[in-house]
Amino acid sequence: MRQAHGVGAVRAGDAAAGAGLPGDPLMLRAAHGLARTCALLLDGTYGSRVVLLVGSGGNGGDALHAGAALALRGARVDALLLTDRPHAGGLAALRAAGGRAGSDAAVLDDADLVIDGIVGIGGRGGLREDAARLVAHAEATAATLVAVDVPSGVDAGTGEVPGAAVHADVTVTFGALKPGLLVDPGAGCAGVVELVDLGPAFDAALGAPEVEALEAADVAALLPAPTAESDKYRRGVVGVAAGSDAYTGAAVLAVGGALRAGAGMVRYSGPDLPTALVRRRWPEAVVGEGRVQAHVVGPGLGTDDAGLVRLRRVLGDGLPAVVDADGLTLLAGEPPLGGPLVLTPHAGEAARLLGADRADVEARRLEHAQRAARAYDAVVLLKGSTTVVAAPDGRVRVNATGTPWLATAGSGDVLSGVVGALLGGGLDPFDAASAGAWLHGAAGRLASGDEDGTGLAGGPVVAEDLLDALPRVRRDLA
Ligand SMILES: NC(=O)C1=CN([C@@H]2O[C@H](COP(=O)(O)OP(=O)(O)OC[C@H]3O[C@@H](n4cnc5c(N)ncnc54)[C@H](OP(=O)(O)O)[C@@H]3O)[C@@H](O)[C@H]2O)[C@@H](O)CC1
Ligand SMILES: Nc1ncnc2c1ncn2[C@@H]1O[C@H](COP(=O)(O)OP(=O)(O)O)[C@@H](O)[C@H]1O
Ligand SMILES: [K+]
Repeated sequence: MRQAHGVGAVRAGDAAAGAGLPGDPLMLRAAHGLARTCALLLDGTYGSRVVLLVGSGGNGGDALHAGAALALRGARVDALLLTDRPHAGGLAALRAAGGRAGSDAAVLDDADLVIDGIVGIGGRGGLREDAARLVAHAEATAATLVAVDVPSGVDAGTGEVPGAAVHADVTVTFGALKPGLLVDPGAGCAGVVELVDLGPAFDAALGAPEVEALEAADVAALLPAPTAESDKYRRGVVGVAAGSDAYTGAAVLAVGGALRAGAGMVRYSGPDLPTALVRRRWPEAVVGEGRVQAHVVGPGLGTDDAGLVRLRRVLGDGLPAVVDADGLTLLAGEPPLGGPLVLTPHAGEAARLLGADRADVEARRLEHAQRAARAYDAVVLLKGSTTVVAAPDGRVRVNATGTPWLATAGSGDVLSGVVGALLGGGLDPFDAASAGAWLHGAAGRLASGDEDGTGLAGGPVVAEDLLDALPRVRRDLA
């Protein structure tokens, strides 16, 4: 499990580990880790050209100390100072090592590596204009850009990017991951994230993480596996109420998602036309209502009275349910209903659920997912470039196994089926949602061939491709 800690926890860790002691041992440890990563990226420090962007706080101090270490190994190091009060110890170390400090941005033009030490966890708001100008200049060169602790301009606690920000190739972060490195849009600015250990005293003071991200081993441990005693009922029967005469594909895809994610059985209920198509594509699905362990309701349901009647009927039995798409639109006007719910909105649907603005949801994903979870007393899986899963008790997980190739019609319908299968298999809503997002994202990467999830590699997928990839993802996990 990857874990991220908020700014308050990191400050507590700093304090416990001796921040501010004479000689700044903690900062030296951080700067040493930073310099080591830079040296690896430079592929030979001697004769390389390094530029430091230096703000007024500890973040600039890290950059200056790392610059000193690189200068001692033969790099030509220039610091561009954005402040008349740079970290004194760091500046002295840089000068003693033969580095220079100044304000002529022309040094950026032939830099091999630029270190962003403008601002770290003490930052507020987007980058100021002078900093934003330098960053734009640095990003226009061929230099590798390494952010210190967090890309400057990214809110470390939330991933908000309120204005200009650094887009780093690598971020070297200290002591603990920060939520802003895992949640978009901030995560998208961080590049590859490297963590420098600040020691056991720091770790012990951190407390519970604010945000977690499941890794393959966590998902493998969560997923229900069949045993000698299993039969199709014990493995979980999922009821799917999706699709309408206008939206038939949603039914086929949601049923497929549930089957291919390992449901013991799927019962489909819906109008004649989607029913006929589900029968043809999935002869293993049972048509009609009956006993189930969990429901999926909403994809392609329609938002008319007939849809509302189906939604109420499904949620009326108090079983765990995934509510998606049209189901969410209908739910927005309903009094609290039924049993434990997983809501799977994209940003537009989340905005409707909260009476908020879509752009605000996208800018502050963590906050809005948490708000929706509290307001609906449900686990909320907010879809998008990083998926945020929030529980009403405040726990948050994010998922980054996906790829931008997943932004394709019907992909969300598959996800709702996957999460439904895990709910039906007995996972609690928080685990079902977060493991479901992981599997769906991994299936997207496998199907598209986009191994690093950036969208730069790989190619288009259609929702049906995800269905083919899901069993392979599960097999690989085992
Ligand atoms: N504590 C420790 O022991 C350790 C800390 N460590 C390191 O220190 C970092 C935290 O240091 P910190 O607290 O000094 O804050 P930090 O992020 O450098 O900058 C704050 C200053 O930036 C400015 N500023 C603010 N917003 C801005 C903006 N939008 N655009 C431009 N400038 C802006 C503002 O100054 P102002 O210009 O307003 O006077 C403010 O005072 C941490 O991230 C890690 O890198 C590591 O060495 C490990 C040990
Ligand atoms: N930029 C992106 N990067 C990664 N995943 C994305 C991105 N955009 C969308 N997705 C994922 O693609 C899926 C799209 O779902 P949704 O918006 O409901 O589509 P639809 O309703 O057409 O099925 C979600 O799982 C979402 O998290
Ligand atoms: K920074």
